[in-house]
Amino acid sequence: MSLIGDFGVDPMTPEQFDAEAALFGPLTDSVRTLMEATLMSEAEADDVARARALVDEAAALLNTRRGGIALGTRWGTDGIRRSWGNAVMGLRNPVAPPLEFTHDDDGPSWAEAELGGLYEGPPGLVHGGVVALLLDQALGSAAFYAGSPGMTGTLTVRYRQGTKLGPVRVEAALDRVEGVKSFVVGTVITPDGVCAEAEGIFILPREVRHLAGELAQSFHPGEG
Ligand SMILES: CCCCCCCCCCCCCCCC(=O)SCCNC(=O)CCNC(=O)[C@H](O)C(C)(C)COP(=O)(O)OP(=O)(O)OC[C@H]1O[C@@H](n2cnc3c(N)ncnc32)[C@H](O)[C@@H]1OP(=O)(O)O
Repeated sequence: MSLIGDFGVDPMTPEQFDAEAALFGPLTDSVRTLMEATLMSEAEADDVARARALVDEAAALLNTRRGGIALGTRWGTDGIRRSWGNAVMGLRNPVAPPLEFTHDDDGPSWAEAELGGLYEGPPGLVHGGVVALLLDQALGSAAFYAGSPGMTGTLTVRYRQGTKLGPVRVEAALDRVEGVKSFVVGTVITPDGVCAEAEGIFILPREVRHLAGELAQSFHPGEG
């Protein structure tokens, strides 16, 4: 059985993905800019009302044709998995900072992002849940890169100091594999030093364990 078949949709060609990325990637960037502007605007009331009408019009346009409730993971004819809805790195998800991971054989997987006010928790600091979100993805991605992908079973985060809004680096590496469990460690670092440390246990659910090899081969940096 193929994972592609399991999803019940035809795989897309790389050309189709490229065309979609060219169309929707810039839209995602624009919406991200809009979200930031919505948060920080001090515009006059009339301008805010006009902006709202324009946003409503844009949403109505985009909703003239749409899919279900989420984008999901889609498969390419090249065997690569695209997770463009992913909340941390999804190409079509404006909520994603977005993070793009680099995977080196001789070091941890890492990504850098500029986290602005959209991710605030305590004043001037990144929300603790967002810190955990980034770590979850970084650790999961490192497990995937190491060839032992899985869902997060347990994620333990130790917050050592507040993570200031601004430049943030996330790193993760596979520590060890015990049976079906991958133990992964990671950190969130800012110019102030290490702000949070995490250990995660990633487990491929029993029902898809026989597809582990195929799933591992579907990995591509930057695709989630
Ligand atoms: C086709 C789709 C698949 C795609 C898969 C790859 C996705 C690739 C994404 C890339 C990067 C994503 C990064 C974000 C990742 C998320 O956000 S995932 C979303 C959050 N996590 C979830 O929703 C997981 C929900 N829980 C589950 O699905 C299942 O309970 C689990 C955790 C996968 C366990 O699966 P299971 O088949 O019930 O495992 P089971 O055979 O009972 O136990 C196996 C072993 O694990 C241990 N174990 C079970 N549960 C836990 C636990 N929670 N903690 C620690 N150990 C546990 C057992 O004790 C056992 O240990 P041993 O006896 O072997 O020593």
